[in-house]
Amino acid sequence: MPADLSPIDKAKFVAAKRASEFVESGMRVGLGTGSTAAWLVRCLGEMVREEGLRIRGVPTSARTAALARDVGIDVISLDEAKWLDLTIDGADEFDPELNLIKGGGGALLQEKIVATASDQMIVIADAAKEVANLGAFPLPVEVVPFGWQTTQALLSETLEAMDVMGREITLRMNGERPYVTDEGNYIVDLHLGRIGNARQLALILNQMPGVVENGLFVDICDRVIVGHGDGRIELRDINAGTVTEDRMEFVEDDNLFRDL
Ligand SMILES: O=C[C@H](O)[C@H](O)[C@H](O)COP(=O)(O)O
Repeated sequence: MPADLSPIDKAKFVAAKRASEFVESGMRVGLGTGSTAAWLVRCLGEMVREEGLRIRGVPTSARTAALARDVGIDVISLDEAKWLDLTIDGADEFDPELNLIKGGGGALLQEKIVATASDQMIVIADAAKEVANLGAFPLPVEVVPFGWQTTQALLSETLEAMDVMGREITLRMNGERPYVTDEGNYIVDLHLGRIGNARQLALILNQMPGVVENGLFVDICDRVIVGHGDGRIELRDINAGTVTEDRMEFVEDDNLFRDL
């Protein structure tokens, strides 16, 4: 590993590298989106090229699809795969029950569809993503562009009725224009501060006509692999309820970075 990699990237790398050990030949694997998931895709690409790993990957965004193809992974659609053995993805926050906030990178809709269609979901994260309560990270909600301001007003009224503390809602922008997702929708970010009941909020949000999906992943993630900048790794397993710690040594590996 290059010495100039920042601690945060080392943390993301070791989590991704550890997660790649759960991938076996013959698997159909959901490939997440974001800077942490990109490390995973690179690790898997190296295993495909150097170790003969045979997998088919279902990407959760156009940018992950492009990276996966670049590193040599056989990319198929979710409908071709139909069902996945495993999805590995990043997260913006995870709580002690392994519930998540996702969508900081705008890919929450495809990510949730893919993760839900998987036997298992593993989240890879640096330690900063761990929280006691979800909500400090603004909750992304994907909305259809038609009538988005009306949907935003409805969201605002609903949060008020629920007595949610933070109620600021912002439209995600890409420069001067609204950010547009891979599915052609907009994203509004809910600045809530603290989410008391994630399951209830997720259900209420998805009942609104203009809402396509929200970034709360409740009871979807099975395991979180937390990476640290010094190479330590923690495994949080929702079934076993255990925390295992081990350590990954940094090694120089030019092949891994060949495609960056
Ligand atoms: O939409 C993006 C995804 O939910 C990402 O997995 C999430 O935002 C975490 O991204 P990163 O690994 O870059 O922090």
